[in-house]
Amino acid sequence: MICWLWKASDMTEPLKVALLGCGVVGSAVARRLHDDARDLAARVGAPLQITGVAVRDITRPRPESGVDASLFTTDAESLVERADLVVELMGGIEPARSLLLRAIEHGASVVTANKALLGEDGPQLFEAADARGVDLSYEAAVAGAIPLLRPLRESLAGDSVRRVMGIVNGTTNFILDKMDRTGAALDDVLAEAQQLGYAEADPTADVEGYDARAKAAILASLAFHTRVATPDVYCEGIMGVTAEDIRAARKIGLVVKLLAICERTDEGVSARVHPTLVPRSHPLGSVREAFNAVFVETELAGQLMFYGKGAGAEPTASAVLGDLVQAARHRLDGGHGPGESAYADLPLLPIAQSQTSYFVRLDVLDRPGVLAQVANVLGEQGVSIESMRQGVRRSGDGLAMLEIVTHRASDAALARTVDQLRMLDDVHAVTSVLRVEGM
Ligand SMILES: NC(=O)C1=CN([C@@H]2O[C@H](COP(=O)(O)OP(=O)(O)OC[C@H]3O[C@@H](n4cnc5c(N)ncnc54)[C@H](OP(=O)(O)O)[C@@H]3O)[C@@H](O)[C@H]2O)C=CC1
Ligand SMILES: N[C@@H](CC=O)C(=O)O
Repeated sequence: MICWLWKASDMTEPLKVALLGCGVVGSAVARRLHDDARDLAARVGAPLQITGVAVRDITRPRPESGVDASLFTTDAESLVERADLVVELMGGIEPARSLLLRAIEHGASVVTANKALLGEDGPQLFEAADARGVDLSYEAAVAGAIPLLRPLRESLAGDSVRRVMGIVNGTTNFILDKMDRTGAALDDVLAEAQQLGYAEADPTADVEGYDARAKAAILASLAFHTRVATPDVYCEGIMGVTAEDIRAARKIGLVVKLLAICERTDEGVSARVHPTLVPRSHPLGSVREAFNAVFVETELAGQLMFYGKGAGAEPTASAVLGDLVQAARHRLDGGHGPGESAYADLPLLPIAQSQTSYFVRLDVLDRPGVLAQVANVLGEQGVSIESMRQGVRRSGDGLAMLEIVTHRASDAALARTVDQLRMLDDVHAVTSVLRVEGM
């Protein structure tokens, strides 16, 4: 039997919690607030009482949430004005932004999982929260259940983060991993991901990289104490990744992952999202199914790896509830967490300046001298070759496949190289250009 070191008489008045949204994540949060009320009250020092739940459709039964039907409302505005703590799990930009600003204005601390909103309007929200002296917490917005943002904000506050590189979208990792293991085409695996509920009916935000781009903006802002907004992040999704790319990568010990890469150099900061080849032996190379993993490199701590579930009702609820307990504790002790409105304004580097290795695959005429011609173009553009391999000659068409892995080169130099290669008579087609990291 558990003996708590507190008595009911020690407890202060309940803290009023307004829940905005009762969908996948919201209903899991509500269920825990209901089922674990006693434990959570002990951890906070006061009960957390749901005073209302804003949804679009109040007629829909939601027994899974454990919320009394009388608490559902469509009047989210009045709800946030009466709350001590507001948990926003509606998603989207509006009305989430206005409701959070209104909650802050009325002195409530707020918790959100809304990466789309933070990537677009984070600074406005942080400034409002700092000015009002309340918490704005968002651990669930990047990599779901994984405690990642708090370590970046607090544990590493005295260190200097140089690089954050990770798999922050579970749907695309599921798709790429399945393609890698089965050799299937992207379209077939995407259909399966939708059937399994990983990808939305409209999977655009996942497969086009937009979800990862918003997360990269949040990570870069936090890691480098600067402002990076979603449009500042270079973004390529996975729709162009072919079964042939994956097969060719596999042959040379590499695997394709959609990575968010945030870097700080002496010149400034960069953030990018794109399909990336990583060695299978790299910690990110072995991340399977819909899991997330983020690799952080700092000056003092060195390399750190964060791994776990990046989405789903209960994993995401874990991060939301952690923020809620923390904000509730601050509420009781009269303080608030570290503010985020005081940023450096570091220069944002364009993608053309980013440096990485590349994998380039070409169909070339299978005749003497073609390798030399190709190597010559790379040499002229200052792109150094790490390995060059001619694949098996294909039957009948007189073409051979040529696969090149370069040393690190700038995006601009690689783009010029590819343009030049396309102009060679003996190059039939450039069939693939993928960035390589972690070699
Ligand atoms: N699902 C996941 O695994 C993860 C989600 N997130 C983030 O968490 C947030 C919530 O996601 P999720 O639970 O999946 O979303 P859902 O679509 O499942 O739920 C959204 C909820 O918000 C309500 N809602 C939406 N718009 C309004 C509105 N204008 N007024 C009132 N209520 C509204 C909906 O009401 P109704 O039910 O009546 O339609 C629904 O209850 C998003 O920001 C998402 O990006 C973050 C990490 C992982
Ligand atoms: N669609 C996202 C959900 C969590 O943010 C993903 O697949 O990771």
